[in-house]
Amino acid sequence: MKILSAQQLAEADQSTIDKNQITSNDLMEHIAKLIFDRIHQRLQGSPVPIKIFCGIGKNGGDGLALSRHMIQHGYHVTTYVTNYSKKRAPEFLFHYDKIKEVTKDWPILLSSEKDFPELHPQDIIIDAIFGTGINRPIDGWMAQLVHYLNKTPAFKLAIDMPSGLYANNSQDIDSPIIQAQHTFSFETPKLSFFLPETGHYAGTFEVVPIGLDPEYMMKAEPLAQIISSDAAKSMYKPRKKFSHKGDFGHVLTMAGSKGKMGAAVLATGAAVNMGAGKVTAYIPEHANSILQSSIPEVMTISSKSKDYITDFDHDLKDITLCVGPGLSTGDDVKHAFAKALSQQTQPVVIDADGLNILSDNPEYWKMIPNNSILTPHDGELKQLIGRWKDDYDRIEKAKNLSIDKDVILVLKGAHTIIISGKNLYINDTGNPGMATAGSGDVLSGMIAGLLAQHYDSLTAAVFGVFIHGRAGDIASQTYAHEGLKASIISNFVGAAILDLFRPEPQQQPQQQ
Ligand SMILES: NC(=O)C1=CN([C@@H]2O[C@H](COP(=O)(O)OP(=O)(O)OC[C@H]3O[C@@H](n4cnc5c(N)ncnc54)[C@H](O)[C@@H]3O)[C@@H](O)[C@H]2O)[C@@H](O)CC1
Ligand SMILES: Nc1ncnc2c1ncn2[C@@H]1O[C@H](COP(=O)(O)OP(=O)(O)O)[C@@H](O)[C@H]1O
Ligand SMILES: [K+]
Repeated sequence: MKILSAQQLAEADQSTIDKNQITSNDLMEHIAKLIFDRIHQRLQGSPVPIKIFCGIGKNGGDGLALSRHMIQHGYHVTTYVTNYSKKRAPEFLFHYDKIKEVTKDWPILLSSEKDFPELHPQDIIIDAIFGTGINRPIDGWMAQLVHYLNKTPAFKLAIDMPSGLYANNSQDIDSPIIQAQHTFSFETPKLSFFLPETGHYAGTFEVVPIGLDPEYMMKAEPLAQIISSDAAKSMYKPRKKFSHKGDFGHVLTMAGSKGKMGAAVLATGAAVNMGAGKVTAYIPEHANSILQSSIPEVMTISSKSKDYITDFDHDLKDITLCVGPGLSTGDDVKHAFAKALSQQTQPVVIDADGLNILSDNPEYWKMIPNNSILTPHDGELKQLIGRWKDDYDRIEKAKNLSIDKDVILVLKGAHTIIISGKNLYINDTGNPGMATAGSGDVLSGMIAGLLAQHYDSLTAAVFGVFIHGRAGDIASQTYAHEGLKASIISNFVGAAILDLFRPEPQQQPQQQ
């Protein structure tokens, strides 16, 4: 699914209006009905007090049209208008008048702090103050209103966006922003919903398809793409009946050091679980029995040194290298790392200490084959690209590195972002149970397993990240977030692949 900018969404609105020969008011009416249906399906006519706060732009218009539908269906609605300027949108005015069709009460105008209504924990608050049109921080008494609404424990539902949040631009995150529990986002989610500094404001979010012009949507150059289950499914390569292990490649993991052999076991095991035809672990000499007894499917070769990998003298022809987990960063280790890299011509996966070595030794960049995949968490990323001002700066800097070095970057986090040049792919699988030691090692082994099976680099990164998260999601249904651990995520890779082919659950019919 594409993520478009606020400006593109406004263009898509206009194009929809023009092509369908409808008015902006008609489109708003259509959207309000869609939103109403979703709320009605959940509330089923419950007499809960509903307080709708409307701005004076189009987002406020959405709020007024929604309010009318809710009143018409017997909900206990109070409508407030934040009367902060005289510049009212025509759509706002249209729906403001129309509310009189269903009630004798005009909406209550709020013009200062003294007008703020009393709120109760059991209220449902609907935020239709600002949407994608926000272009500066909320200030004055409106800022107080946002703080006032945020203070109440009442459930807050945002229409299109939590008010105060920018869709896709840098902003001062200390400025007032509604903290919603849930957001109905029109047509596509906004980029800010996926970024660590701002994502929490939207709460859980739900994309409401509003029927924007399909031609515009198809042609639009996205800011980013969310990796959908359908997209992941289309990436999957089914196996041919007469295939043999030689068809599925050979991964060499170069990982581990004294006290950190778990990282090698996890990355190596994940390459096996992801389906590599053969996997060899290149490890310190003393770790042989650890690997062999942990993963019988794996072959090993040992470094000359007991506790670290300090040399490299192997033919890497037709082998996919996954280097870094638990490797450590000593001088000898770093020379072995450079030697392994210098022999590589096909893309490699570099993680953890491999990235730390690379940051400290920028001269090694020239040894990295094009389209290699680097999987930094934020600590490692900071060393690679320097400090960033905010999430947008982080993405820009990472894009520049990806373009400059011709590598694919996997920026790990709650929503991992895969960066290939100027293209962004955002992952929506995974859960906080995956914030556990070693889950990144599993990811790097999985991606190497896919590369070995002839997935191209971008697909290996995108599909690997998606399946890793989905494996964590399925596993967490048995183990809970707390009980999830890296080896379990790895063991659920197969379940995650099967899940791609599970039929979608049937939609519940909507109540009217
Ligand atoms: N045809 C339509 O009418 C449609 C309406 N939609 C709704 O329209 C919204 C966008 O509407 P608008 O562009 O009118 O913008 P908003 O309703 O988000 O904001 C209203 C106006 O407030 C002003 N403003 C911005 N920041 C401010 C601040 N900090 N303090 C005070 N004033 C500020 C701006 O001039 C802005 O145009 C979307 O989020 C969505 O809810 C569309 O999504 C769908 C189609
Ligand atoms: N809150 C979260 N939600 C979803 N996925 C997460 C979350 N926290 C971490 N992850 C995932 O877990 C993995 C952690 O990797 P990393 O930080 O390298 O761990 P380690 O170094 O211990 O292996 C990444 O793939 C990341 O995307
Ligand atoms: K809003």
